Amino acid sequence: MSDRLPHEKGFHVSWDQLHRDARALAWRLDGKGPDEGNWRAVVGITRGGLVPAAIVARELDIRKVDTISVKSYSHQEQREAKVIKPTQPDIMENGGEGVLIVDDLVDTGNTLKLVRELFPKAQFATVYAKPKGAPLVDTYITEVSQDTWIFFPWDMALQYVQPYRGTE
Ligand SMILES: O=P(O)(O)OC[C@H]1O[C@H](OP(=O)(O)OP(=O)(O)O)[C@H](O)[C@@H]1O
Ligand SMILES: O=c1[nH]c(=O)c2nc[nH]c2[nH]1
Ligand SMILES: [Mg+2]
Repeated sequence: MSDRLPHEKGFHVSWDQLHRDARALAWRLDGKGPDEGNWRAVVGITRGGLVPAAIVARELDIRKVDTISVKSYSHQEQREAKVIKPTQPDIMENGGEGVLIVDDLVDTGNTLKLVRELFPKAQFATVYAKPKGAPLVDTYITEVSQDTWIFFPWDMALQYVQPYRGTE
């Protein structure tokens, strides 16, 4: 990893905020599936999509939940996106028609580009989006600028911060 972080800003998301935003995503998707408003399955893109996928599946009462494992970043360094583990074969039937694919965010769009090739007819949803990748998502909740790094609750810990006016 380089010692200079490539992102100017940080957007720090708490568990509570993520829960609210993932619920807002579910609310936006509610009733929009092709089978009387329903989807036949939810697929979370691991690892970041696991928590939002679980929340969306709970809210929309979707019991069939699968995963596809894609790795494209090592810390903040981007690598080539690779599928490490595919879904069950039946999820891929009919180009993924009726399947809702969920990730935590889209950044450059490389991950979704790869997954879209495998599931051309699925619906793609992320909680957060950056402008470069946003056109690859059908539904998202919050957009942040391209030079912002999103920090998720599973990557953070509570810690003491100095007051703005220090005591001497
Ligand atoms: O739009 P892109 O530029 O492809 O970036 C977005 C992807 O990068 C992160 O995953 P990562 O590969 O870091 O793996 P992880 O989910 O296991 O943390 C994030 O969870 C998205 O899946
Ligand atoms: O935790 C993360 N935050 C981000 O902003 C990001 N972009 C790609 N991959 C990412 N992972
Ligand atoms: Mg990911």
